[in-house]
Amino acid sequence: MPVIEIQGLTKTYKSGLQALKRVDLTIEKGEIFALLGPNGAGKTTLISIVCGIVNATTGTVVADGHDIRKDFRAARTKIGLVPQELTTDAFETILATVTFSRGLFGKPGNPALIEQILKDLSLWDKRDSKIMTLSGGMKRRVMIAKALSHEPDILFLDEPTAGVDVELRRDMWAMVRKLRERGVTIILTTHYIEEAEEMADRVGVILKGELILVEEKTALMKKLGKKTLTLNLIEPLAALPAELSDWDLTLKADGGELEYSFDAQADDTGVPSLIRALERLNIGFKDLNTRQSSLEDIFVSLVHRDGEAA
Ligand SMILES: Nc1ncnc2c1ncn2[C@@H]1O[C@H](COP(=O)(O)OP(=O)(O)OP(=O)(O)O)[C@@H](O)[C@H]1O
Repeated sequence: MPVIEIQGLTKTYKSGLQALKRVDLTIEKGEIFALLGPNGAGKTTLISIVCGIVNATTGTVVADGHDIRKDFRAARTKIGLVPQELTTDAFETILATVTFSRGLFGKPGNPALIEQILKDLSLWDKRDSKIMTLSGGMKRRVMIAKALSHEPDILFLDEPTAGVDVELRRDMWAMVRKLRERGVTIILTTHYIEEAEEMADRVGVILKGELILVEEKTALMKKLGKKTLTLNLIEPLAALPAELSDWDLTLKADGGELEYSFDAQADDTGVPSLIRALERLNIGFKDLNTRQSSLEDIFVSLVHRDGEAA
């Protein structure tokens, strides 16, 4: 059952910048959806429209059956938002702030629920601390507690783990899973492929205001499972030897580096045979490393493929 239906959404800011070109997206109830994209792709704009913080230029959004424009309050009550920016009242205590947040949505007080949320986020012991005395990671936990205080059915997390430590990241992922078990739909934005890989059922890739791809995570990871092997050669090569034409190789750094792009998911990655071939050809290397294709690489290849298809 769809819980969010976005149709023909566009956003042009007053500056003339077109942040969203035309977004159509349906989110199913209970799924974890990761929106991937580089800085400035339009992720925050999209989330802000759904949460009623930014007005769309054209298009409609229906959240849990409520049009976010015509029926804003009803729609917004269903939604929890953890924004990127840590904006919250510095002089209040954690407990007061989170309790107040619930009240904002017209929900009756529920101290037991607030206690549980604070405990889940390891904030209970600090409940009487003023927000301004907290570390960045703790403040982020408070933002999450606030977003959960009115028991939303849909939770938006905007870059939840940007700049947080390992412990908070782990807690956050555990919390997301727990919420999902309760039937909460979760939409998170991220730069990190690992995060999408760990959490998401489905992934959308947004690039320059366009949702260029929406896919089941497992299918996407297969496609994106590329790695790059870099070999630092002892002697630079002027050109690639014909004997190495079976591998997808590129010479970099004036012939001093050999790069091999391969499918990390394949049974035969071609790495061992390449090393053997180099040995046969007497091409020595001092060092080597492999890295996962970055999101940037992946976007480039996706856009490239898009261009070819068109
Ligand atoms: N209020 C605004 N007025 C004008 N332009 C804006 C405004 N807010 C965002 N933009 C621009 O819209 C584009 C999309 O921004 P947005 O914040 O949605 O991207 P993002 O994908 O969330 O990136 P990030 O991860 O950096 O937050 C950017 O070019 C940004 O500069």
